Amino acid sequence: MKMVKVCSPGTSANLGPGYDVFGLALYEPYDTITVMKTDDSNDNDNKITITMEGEKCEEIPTDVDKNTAGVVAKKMMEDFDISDNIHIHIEKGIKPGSGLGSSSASCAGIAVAMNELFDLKLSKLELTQYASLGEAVAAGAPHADNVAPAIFGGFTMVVGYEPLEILHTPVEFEVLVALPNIQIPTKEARELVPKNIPIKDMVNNVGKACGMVYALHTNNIELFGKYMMHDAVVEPCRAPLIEGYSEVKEKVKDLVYGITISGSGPAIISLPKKEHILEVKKIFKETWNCPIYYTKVGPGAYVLESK
Ligand SMILES: Nc1ncnc2c1ncn2[C@@H]1O[C@H](COP(=O)(O)OP(=O)(O)OP(=O)(O)O)[C@@H](O)[C@H]1O
Ligand SMILES: N[C@@H](CCO)C(=O)O
Repeated sequence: MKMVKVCSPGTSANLGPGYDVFGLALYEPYDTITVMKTDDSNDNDNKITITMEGEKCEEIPTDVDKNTAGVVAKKMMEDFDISDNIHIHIEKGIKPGSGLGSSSASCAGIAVAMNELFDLKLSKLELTQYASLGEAVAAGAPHADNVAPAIFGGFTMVVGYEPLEILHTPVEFEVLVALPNIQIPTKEARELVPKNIPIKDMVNNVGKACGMVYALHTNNIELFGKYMMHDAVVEPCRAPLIEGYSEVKEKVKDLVYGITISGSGPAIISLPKKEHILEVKKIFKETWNCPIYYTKVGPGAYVLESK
């Protein structure tokens, strides 16, 4: 096999009280990652070369050690003693710094592509481990709550980091995502999160997170959305970064099942009530005049083509 092309989904992490734990794979937006074996060793003798196109790709480094896909590919080649030269082409469909897992879509996509191209037979957990290494480059920490849903699809919970433990639930529901034209690098957003929190806030978040998992397993989207809106720890620190968010959350609280900041923002994810979708879209548009995705929970990264 010489070439593999992979579709890798955008993801929404945290989902309110699930900071660094909960994640959801979205049907769109997505990145497309193509990896091919190249015969000639390039002039700078790099075994890996990267090209990019699409959403703000000019802002993304193509240096192997600075691009999340390059970091993951390099580690996999070292671990499996792969001597081929490869070229990675990334079509960015997910805006970097969006809160929709742009960096992690590249991490997950390359891990799946390398697994296929070199027939490594890695499990989804092993692929998530490799993909999380790329997140360390983008966000300063190997948080796995975006790469886990980008690999597993559906709803995922990172229940342990040492060792990595992922629980996965296939879920199907619609989401309405607004993408305000603000850039919030995850690294900066993570610095706002308090290092110590009152025990009452921990009790609140654990309780609401448990309620969300119970709601998913009893197919109760209303309950899931209700608890999603009660994060006492992270959202209060980050809401001020997204002008208009607190006002919008108040305005739409009875028009959606739930609404919260997606990942480190600025994207906002909501669970729409069909009868109010147009009203909510109008409020998003009037507030942010930005792209809006009316989409649904989707699968993890998958192979589009291999030859
Ligand atoms: N292949 C890549 N795709 C996207 N971003 C990349 C990639 N490689 C490196 N980066 C860097 O990662 C940063 C984007 O990651 P960041 O985590 O800040 O945003 P995000 O992944 O879109 O949002 P979030 O993680 O909050 O969902 C940018 O600084 C970008 O330059
Ligand atoms: N849990 C991470 C997700 C980033 O998308 C954070 O909020 O920093």
